Amino acid sequence: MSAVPDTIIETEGLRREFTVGRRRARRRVVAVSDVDLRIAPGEAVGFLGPNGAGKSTTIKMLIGILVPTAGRLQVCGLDPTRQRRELARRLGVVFGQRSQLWWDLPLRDSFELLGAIHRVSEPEQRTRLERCTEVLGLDGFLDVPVRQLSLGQRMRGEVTAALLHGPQLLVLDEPTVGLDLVSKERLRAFLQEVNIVDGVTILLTTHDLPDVERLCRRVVVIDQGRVVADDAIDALRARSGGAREVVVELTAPAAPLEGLPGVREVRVEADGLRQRLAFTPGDTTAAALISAVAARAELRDVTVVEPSIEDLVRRLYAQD
Ligand SMILES: Nc1ncnc2c1ncn2[C@@H]1O[C@H](COP(=O)(O)OP(=O)(O)OP(=O)(O)O)[C@@H](O)[C@H]1O
Repeated sequence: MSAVPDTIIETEGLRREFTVGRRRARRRVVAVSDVDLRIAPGEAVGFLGPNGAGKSTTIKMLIGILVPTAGRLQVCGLDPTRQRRELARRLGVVFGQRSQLWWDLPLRDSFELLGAIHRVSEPEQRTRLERCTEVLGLDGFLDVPVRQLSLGQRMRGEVTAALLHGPQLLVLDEPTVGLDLVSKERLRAFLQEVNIVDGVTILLTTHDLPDVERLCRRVVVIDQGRVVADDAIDALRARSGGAREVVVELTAPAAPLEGLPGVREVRVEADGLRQRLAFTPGDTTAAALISAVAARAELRDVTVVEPSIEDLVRRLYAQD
């Protein structure tokens, strides 16, 4: 394997514009603007944003299939536009609708072709394929032509194809789309192993935020082409208000439990039998809140809920 550089992804002032419309209606659209990113070897980073935010455009520049309008970038120590072929040896990509598999060939043959293209040694290829086959459960469909595979089967094939040559960086766009819950969990666990045990850097774009919670400690959020947040998930939670909720189930319906110290919002459900009390850690604690509720109503059950990163990201989009 080639030497691992200090920074796997480094961009400075990255920008991409497109020209849209015809003749007099022609105008420039700025898809990505001023993106500065530094991702170190071994990191797993979630790259999130609403539709049209500029995620795919950024990824296309990172993997060398789109030339930036301005800015500087290096991926795995290489210039993606000028050294695209060298980069392909260090990079694994699972990118939405684009397949790297041969539609009419059985999955196994696609893997063989990819191994030959990347000049992977036979034993290495065998070891990696065996591991993926076992962990991702490819056994039942290795000899089926790709066009006959379900989306979930194909995605597992795509992930295998992206890993066969032992990349330094794995770029994943919606890798768990079309998978049932069990396969999703299996793939997440596998990707986590690839990241932690093998040290492969992961850049993950997904609308499935549990993927991010499971795999990434850091999240970069992009909106309207600009990075609006780049931080550890925990820090983002704290920064965005970080409201936690104590959810109380009562033995009898009660009026909204307003006026408890430190509570920002009370939401009543099930006719007052369940109430959700949002608070900011620092203002009060879950324990103090539970005692205060217990003094006013009889409790049947209590849970403390962390904000999901879904809420968190939604709030970030709303802020900027
Ligand atoms: N080839 C293109 N020609 C013109 N405009 C484009 C082109 N590709 C992207 N855009 C525009 O650039 C902006 C960013 O698009 P991009 O596909 O990067 O967003 P995205 O974050 O990947 O969205 P999604 O989550 O929907 O895939 C959008 O306004 C889009 O319309």
